[in-house]
Amino acid sequence: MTPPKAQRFEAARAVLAVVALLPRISRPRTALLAATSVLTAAFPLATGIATGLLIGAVPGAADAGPGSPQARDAYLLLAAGVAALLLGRLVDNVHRANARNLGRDLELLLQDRLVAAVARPTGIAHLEDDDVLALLRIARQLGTDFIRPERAVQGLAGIVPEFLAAAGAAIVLSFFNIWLGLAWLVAWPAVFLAMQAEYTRVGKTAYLRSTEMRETEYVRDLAITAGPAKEIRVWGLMGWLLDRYDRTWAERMAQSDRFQRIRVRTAVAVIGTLLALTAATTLALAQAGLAGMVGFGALAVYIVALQGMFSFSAFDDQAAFVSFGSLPVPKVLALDAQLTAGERAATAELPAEAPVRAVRFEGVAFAYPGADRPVFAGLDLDIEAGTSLAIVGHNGAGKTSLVKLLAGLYEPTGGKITVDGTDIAGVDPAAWRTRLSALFQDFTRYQLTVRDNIALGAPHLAADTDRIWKACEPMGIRALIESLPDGLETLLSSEYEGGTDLSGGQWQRIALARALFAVQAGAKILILDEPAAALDVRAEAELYEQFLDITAGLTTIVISHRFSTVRRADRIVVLDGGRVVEDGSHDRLMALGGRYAEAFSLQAARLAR
Ligand SMILES: Nc1ncnc2c1ncn2[C@@H]1O[C@H](COP(=O)(O)OP(=O)(O)OP(=O)(O)O)[C@@H](O)[C@H]1O
Repeated sequence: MTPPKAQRFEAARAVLAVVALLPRISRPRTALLAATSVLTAAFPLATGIATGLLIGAVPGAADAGPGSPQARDAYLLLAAGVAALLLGRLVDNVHRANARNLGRDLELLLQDRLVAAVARPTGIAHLEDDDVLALLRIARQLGTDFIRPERAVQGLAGIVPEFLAAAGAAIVLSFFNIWLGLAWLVAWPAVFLAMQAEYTRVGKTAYLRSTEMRETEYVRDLAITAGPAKEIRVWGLMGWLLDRYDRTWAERMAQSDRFQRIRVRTAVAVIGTLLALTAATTLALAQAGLAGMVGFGALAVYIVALQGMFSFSAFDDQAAFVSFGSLPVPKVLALDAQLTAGERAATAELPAEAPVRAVRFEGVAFAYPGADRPVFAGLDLDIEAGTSLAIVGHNGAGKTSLVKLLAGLYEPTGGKITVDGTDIAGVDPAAWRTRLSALFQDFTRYQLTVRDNIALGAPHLAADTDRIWKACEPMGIRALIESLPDGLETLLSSEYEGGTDLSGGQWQRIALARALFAVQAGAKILILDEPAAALDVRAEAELYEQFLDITAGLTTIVISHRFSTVRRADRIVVLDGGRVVEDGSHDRLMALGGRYAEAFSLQAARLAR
């Protein structure tokens, strides 16, 4: 467990991070909050002093009678006390409302920062990073009852004036006894820091142990989402899932509970200190009063000051949320900085028509982050522009990884990928991707309309219905779409009223139409990863006839385990162990009699049977 001192610094850094963000939201509102913090402390103190002095002045005024200077002074004190009381109430309301609004805007700012930070990297490696995912879980809960930086702002807005008021009261008391005043002045910050260290510890165990909770929530979500519902019911997994959810939840909560209590020794030290100081001050005041060493009025002021001391509460919800609500803030800011730092500025440009010569993998090495074995350790591959290339190889050979690298979703750990001689590492990824159209094995079934599902290949052309139909026709889905209740505007999800779902093959055709739509928008390289996996054999054959026409002149890369698809490509490469082991046309590879020929013959014989 982290030592208390480090926790204190962590909490202090977190609170400072919150304070530093406020002027970025609004300088005037932050300045107002600072001003009202002082005034919210000053007015009650002024009310207390005026009340004490009034108590002291009343006997003299009563003796001197109405109209006397003493009576006038007493009325003035009364007016000052009432004015301070009313102004205090007014300022307090403005102060609280301002703090609440600033707090809400802080949560909005943090949400925006997180989403922007996560969206900024052009690759996807960070979305498989445990630390980033743990933070994203916090981000999703920002603003819910659980994670409230807003309440840190409110807590600070409450605590600061209270502390100033208590410090003012301690200064007033120091006129009675300098040591007692000083003791109070030191005691409150000490109590506050001790309690904040406790709240920090509790806060960290409560919501910064995000990874474990992610697993638990994943099991819960399996039980309540539509995707896995079929398997879970068919295999009768519901009981198993719920048991596991209950068990892991209980384990995690028990773990948290152990740390989620304020430690007894802290509670004893805090309460003991405050009781001892209160007893000492009360006794000293009583003795001085009885001995006639302090006047009646002064005694009243000191007693009011002692009472005002307890307007500062270092151990309630408000105090707890100062650190509790601040803790995630530096983490969010650090993620923003961390993910931004990883980004490189573009140093090269590609002509609009690239590639016109070749895409080249030159000694490319790559390992997934955290993986102990590389997928590629020196891959060389030339892909001639304007030709079709098929990539085959056994499961896990690296086919999808190769196209993910080409799409810039991951960066090679060694070597380079060039387009007409330009290293794509230096090219703006967004600009590079406008040249690519890619359909991945696990393509996304967007719960959006048919039109959107196709137009997402080039969203700026979404309104161009003619082009959308043009992308649909080769896929043979025009009739299907026209038969849907709202045609192109039909929502493709049975989770919404009026929506509908499609078969696996129909979805694949929609996704292929999306890839073709991107080609129409100007993509020069078409990547298809298992494009026909969900199609029947005849549909696949028809599709490829169409495809060859449409994609003539494009640089096309197809990954497939179906050799009837593969054989149509201009060139075929066989990947194994992260290297190209066979390379050539279908006829050449068949003549070679190697792995390709063996696998092809096996599949052909099976189909023939
Ligand atoms: N996101 C990932 N994180 C870590 N390792 C991964 C990831 N994706 C793939 N791998 C690993 O990288 C290797 C290559 O995977 P890849 O998906 O490129 O294979 P593939 O040739 O496309 O296989 P398949 O034919 O089964 O689709 C495999 O060993 C796989 O376990």
